[in-house]
Amino acid sequence: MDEYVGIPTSHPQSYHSFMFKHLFQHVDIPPNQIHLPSLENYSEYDNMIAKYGGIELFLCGVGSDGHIAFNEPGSSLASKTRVKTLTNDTIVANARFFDGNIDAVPKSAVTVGVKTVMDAREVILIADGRGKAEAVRQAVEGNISHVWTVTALQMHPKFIMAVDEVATEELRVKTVKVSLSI
Ligand SMILES: N[C@@H]1[C@@H](O)[C@H](O)[C@@H](COP(=O)(O)O)O[C@@H]1O
Repeated sequence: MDEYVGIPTSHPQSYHSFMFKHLFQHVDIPPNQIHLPSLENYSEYDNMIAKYGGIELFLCGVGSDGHIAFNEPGSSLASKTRVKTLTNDTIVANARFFDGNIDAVPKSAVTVGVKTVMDAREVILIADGRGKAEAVRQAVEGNISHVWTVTALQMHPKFIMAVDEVATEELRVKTVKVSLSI
């Protein structure tokens, strides 16, 4: 869904490397059928998606500030694939992947747009940990806003969130757990 600008795709912390390490090397996929966004292809990326019949499933995470892919706060909800400048919060959060060195974290990234995500037939979002609790609250209970780009998914016809217990801690509306004994 996204890739840093300013580090080679072969860098161990690139999203290309992540996808190869955690998915592509484990499945039987011909290399010419892998299409990750990059500086070389981003202006054609949405056309390419349309040409191949659209995205079936986006499986994504969420930033603690509610960004999906690298659609940082303030990204247009109508956005398509493009280059985005990263926010300070994201750079600080991702420094953990660069030995804690904030200066080593790329300052911009190629990312699919919010509209690119919304156009997928299905979206599954995974949020775990206390650090995602406010983003989960905004995703479920917040007003739809470009400030929390995850809120756009409230309008998606087939959107599932998978969260752990602590990531739900900021939800205002709680359901009561009941156990039935017959
Ligand atoms: N660009 C990525 C996002 O696509 C991802 O959703 C987010 C959260 O990742 P994690 O679930 O590992 O915290 O991190 C980065 O900012």
